[in-house]
Amino acid sequence: MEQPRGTKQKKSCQKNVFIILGFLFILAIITIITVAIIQNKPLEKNVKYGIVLDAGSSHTNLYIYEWPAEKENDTGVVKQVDMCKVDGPGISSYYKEPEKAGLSLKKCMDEAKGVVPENRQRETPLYLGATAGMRLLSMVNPGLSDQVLSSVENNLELYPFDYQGARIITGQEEGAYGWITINYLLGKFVQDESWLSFFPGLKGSETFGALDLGGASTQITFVPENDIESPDNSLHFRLYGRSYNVYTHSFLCYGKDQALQQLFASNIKPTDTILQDPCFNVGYTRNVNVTGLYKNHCTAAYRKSLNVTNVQVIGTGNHDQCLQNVLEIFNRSQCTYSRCSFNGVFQPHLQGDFGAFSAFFFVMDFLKLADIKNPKSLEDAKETVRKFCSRPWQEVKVEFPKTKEKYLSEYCFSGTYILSLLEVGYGFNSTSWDSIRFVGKISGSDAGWTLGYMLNLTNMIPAELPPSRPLSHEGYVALMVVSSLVLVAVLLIIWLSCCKEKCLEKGII
Ligand SMILES: O=P(O)(O)OP(=O)(O)OP(=O)(O)OC[C@H]1O[C@@H](n2cnc3c(O)ncnc32)[C@H](O)[C@@H]1O
Ligand SMILES: [Ca+2]
Repeated sequence: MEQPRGTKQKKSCQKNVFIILGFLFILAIITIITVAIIQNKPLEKNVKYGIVLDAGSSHTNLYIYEWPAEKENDTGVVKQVDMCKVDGPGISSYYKEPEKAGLSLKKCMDEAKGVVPENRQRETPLYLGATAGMRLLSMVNPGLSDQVLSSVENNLELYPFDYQGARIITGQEEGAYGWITINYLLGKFVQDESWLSFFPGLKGSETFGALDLGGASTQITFVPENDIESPDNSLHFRLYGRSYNVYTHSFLCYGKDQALQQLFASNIKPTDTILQDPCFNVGYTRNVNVTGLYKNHCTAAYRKSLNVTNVQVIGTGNHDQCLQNVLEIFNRSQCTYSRCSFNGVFQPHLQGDFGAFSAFFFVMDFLKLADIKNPKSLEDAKETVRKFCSRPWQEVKVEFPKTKEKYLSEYCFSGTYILSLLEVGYGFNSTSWDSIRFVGKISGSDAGWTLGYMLNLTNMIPAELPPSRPLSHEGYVALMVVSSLVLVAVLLIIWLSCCKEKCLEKGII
């Protein structure tokens, strides 16, 4: 029996509704499943690595850094993941057997192979930067310094990393990269400071100055308020959209080992086999080979003809006399600029806060003067050093049995030298002393020039602020899903209301 026309139409309309509803339902399910699969797919960790060897005058350290590849140009994303101390002395000490300089790096380079995943090793840049020890060697004997660098190069090329070269960095670079490192780690470079332009008197958060004390040289770097009178001390950076005029100076021969060599060289008498030294604790003795001492570039000014080859240094533990001796190596009598630090070197007025690292930190930390939560005044610091100098060597040795004898025996000298360098050399006083923070690590990374060096050579610090994306990846996905669902719902509602009207018109419902 034939069905009435209205019933037929009603059935076909219902069928269409079901087909379209079913289609939309399947589409929605497919969309949700696809998004869920994409979203929950385990993300491949795209991490990049970089290796820098810091070939210092006293020893070499290897640093491994890592960062997420997609955030390469963001600030504060590079982290130190490993540090390896190379056994033995700095590479410049191998000048008599240059081939051993390269071999000395083996243990740490093997360690690096274990830290950087195999599939990342080929793309991991590897740099070696040598500092003041090699600077001194290249001044005295450039041939030997080239041999040492070749030996290092031959060994580094054996590894599966992307070797980028071994070179002696300048004192200016050392200061600049140390400054970049600490300000990068302190997050000083990226701030949206556009609102500050509405308040001309207000300044953005200022950068920290950097104070680095090595074995053979020391660097001071900061952004001064006034002009930099000497071009040699002036650097200009444009980082993340801001310009920086930076003052820097590296004093070769004023690292703590070379400063001590200067003292020995100046105080040893041509005929005496004994040197009574106030910068060592009473009861401490050490032999110094004076023939080697005067071959050094840093002691050239004190060269004298000697009748002895060895001198025995005997500690007298007298802080005041030690201080007097130390002050003699800072020449403050001549200056051709409006102001100088010492040795005729221009230095603008100190400005802002400073991070003091390397031996500044090692020594002040040992003397318990580096605790940021319990800062000590300059007067307290002087008193602490004075007390340490007056202690007998035997007593000190018993109290610190695990501390390396070389370091322990030199804390009286080192403390006195550091306070003199900061106060008399650079001009810190009781007030500005409070602006110095003695730091070893910042957010897990060592303070030093290596991180800044790598950031610069891998172009990881852009001159201008990278254009920021309006939405994060997660936000983008969420927005797409919600919009799709809304679109489906709207289409459904429109279609249903259309259908309802037509069906009503035709008397189907
Ligand atoms: O920058 P250059 O001048 O090339 O030297 P370096 O890189 O080898 O110098 P470091 O900062 O590693 O060390 C600076 C000095 O501090 C000494 N030193 C290292 N660790 C120390 C510690 O725990 N206590 C005292 N002194 C330490 C080291 O022997 C150096 O004389
Ligand atoms: Ca150093």
